Amino acid sequence: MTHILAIDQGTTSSRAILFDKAMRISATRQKEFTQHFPDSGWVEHEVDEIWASVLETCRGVLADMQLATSSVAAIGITNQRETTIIWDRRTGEALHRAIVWQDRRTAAFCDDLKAAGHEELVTARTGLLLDPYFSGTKLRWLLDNVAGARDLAREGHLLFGTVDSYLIWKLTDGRSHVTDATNAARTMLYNIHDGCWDAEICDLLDIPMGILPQVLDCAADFGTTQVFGGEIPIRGVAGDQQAATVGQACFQRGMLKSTYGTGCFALLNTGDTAVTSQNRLLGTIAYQLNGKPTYALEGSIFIAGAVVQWLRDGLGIIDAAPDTQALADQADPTQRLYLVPAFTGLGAPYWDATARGAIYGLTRGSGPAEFARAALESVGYQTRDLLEAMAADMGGLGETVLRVDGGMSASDWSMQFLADILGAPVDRPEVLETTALGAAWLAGMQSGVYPDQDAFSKGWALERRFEAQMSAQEREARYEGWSDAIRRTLTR
Ligand SMILES: Nc1ncnc2c1ncn2[C@@H]1O[C@H](COP(=O)(O)OP(=O)(O)O)[C@@H](O)[C@H]1O
Ligand SMILES: O=P(O)(O)OC[C@H](O)CO
Repeated sequence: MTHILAIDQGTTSSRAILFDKAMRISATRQKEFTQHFPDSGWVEHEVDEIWASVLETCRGVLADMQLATSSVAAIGITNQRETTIIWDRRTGEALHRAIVWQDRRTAAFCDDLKAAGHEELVTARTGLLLDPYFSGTKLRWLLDNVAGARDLAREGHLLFGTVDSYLIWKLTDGRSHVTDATNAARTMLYNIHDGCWDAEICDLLDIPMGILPQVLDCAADFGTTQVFGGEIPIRGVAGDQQAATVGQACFQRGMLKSTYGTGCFALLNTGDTAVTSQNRLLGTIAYQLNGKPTYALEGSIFIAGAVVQWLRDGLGIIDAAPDTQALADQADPTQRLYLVPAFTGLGAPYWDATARGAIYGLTRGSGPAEFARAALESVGYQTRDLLEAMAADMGGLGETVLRVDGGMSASDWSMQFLADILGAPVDRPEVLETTALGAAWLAGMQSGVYPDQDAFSKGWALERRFEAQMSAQEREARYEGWSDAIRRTLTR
């Protein structure tokens, strides 16, 4: 038993990562899959394509290392969250494409529910806002719009799951219909205080509770797969942002991580307390071990690294993401451009779906360098918005250190600006694959091949700390300019 296999099923690609006994990466495979946009604001994935990409990447890493299944102690799964699948338990066939977390098709339904005064109940029970982002209203849409779905549910043949749940069903050949508490916490159907599906919310959304999976801890016995030849148990599951929180070893109350991929997701460990945000953050479960949930406050930003992709693909002013650094360095220091990347609306803490991107402060001398700098800075400013909201909810954050990961955390320029605008240290770990590491550790720890929580925390290794260098006066003046840009961009 020398390895742990982590499956990271993300929004645009699936990855399989093999970790060795010392928790080092020994092989990685990645496979992108098709994004379907059948209507404005709709995003879907072909479920078979997700499954095929997972199989292919897992088989690939096992072949790369010439590993027999008997050498793999366990599988850990981490996944894009909220994405919603229904399938027929007799065949394992999905009845519709997966409705992806980004999909806004249920916005009007959510507005109706809010107008009818239901948001308070939803937030009190689930920690979430009444928003199309989460699975609940997507599942309702599927039940109402897929021919025969409700009949199948009545007959006991229909099952619902987030991506983890569907993958486990397929991996175990229909023997396990389960999920973990972190994924359940993103459905808007799960009571995070009582640790159970919420009958009143299911009733409100007309969702038959018989189709919901059993909810387990993040480290548990999720079933055993035989699809790779011999048997491999599945022992760890967590939604990707929660897995990154685990991979960053943010196990103490007050610890904070932020993952910079396409978007940015910041999670603050709030310990035993499920904080109900007064500032439009999300209350959620960071992880659940031994039946005990540890809670988090989460801020979700839709556009982080994606703004760099826009510089490359939309404006064509860079060839590759790392080019932003040299370009931003050439920017005229006397110009103060603010780029609000509300390309698909604004996420936390504004939740303004109709806002669109804007740039302020243009002069005759503004060019690619100033755009690049404003784009990188926008990620820092948005993070500060989240931390301001977290501080307001928690009555201050104390001596905060932000642990960062994700593709964009490779940008020294962005991480330095982040430290400057937060006025707090930013720590980048040696292992940037924190999401997969988190899933692997959960599975490995549960199987007894990886160390316990304390030892794992001690093993967290810093690659570089970015210290704030900007004066407090400049920091606040710049942030005030950003807040003004936001005020002018909001539509409500
Ligand atoms: N050196 C860099 N400077 C700035 N942005 C970067 C850099 N490297 C990667 N990125 C950004 O990071 C994102 C990719 O990160 P990744 O964690 O792979 O995202 P995801 O998992 O959401 O696909 C891209 O949006 C890219 O623009
Ligand atoms: O797949 P990612 O990395 O874009 O993450 C998606 C999040 O889990 C959505 O909530």
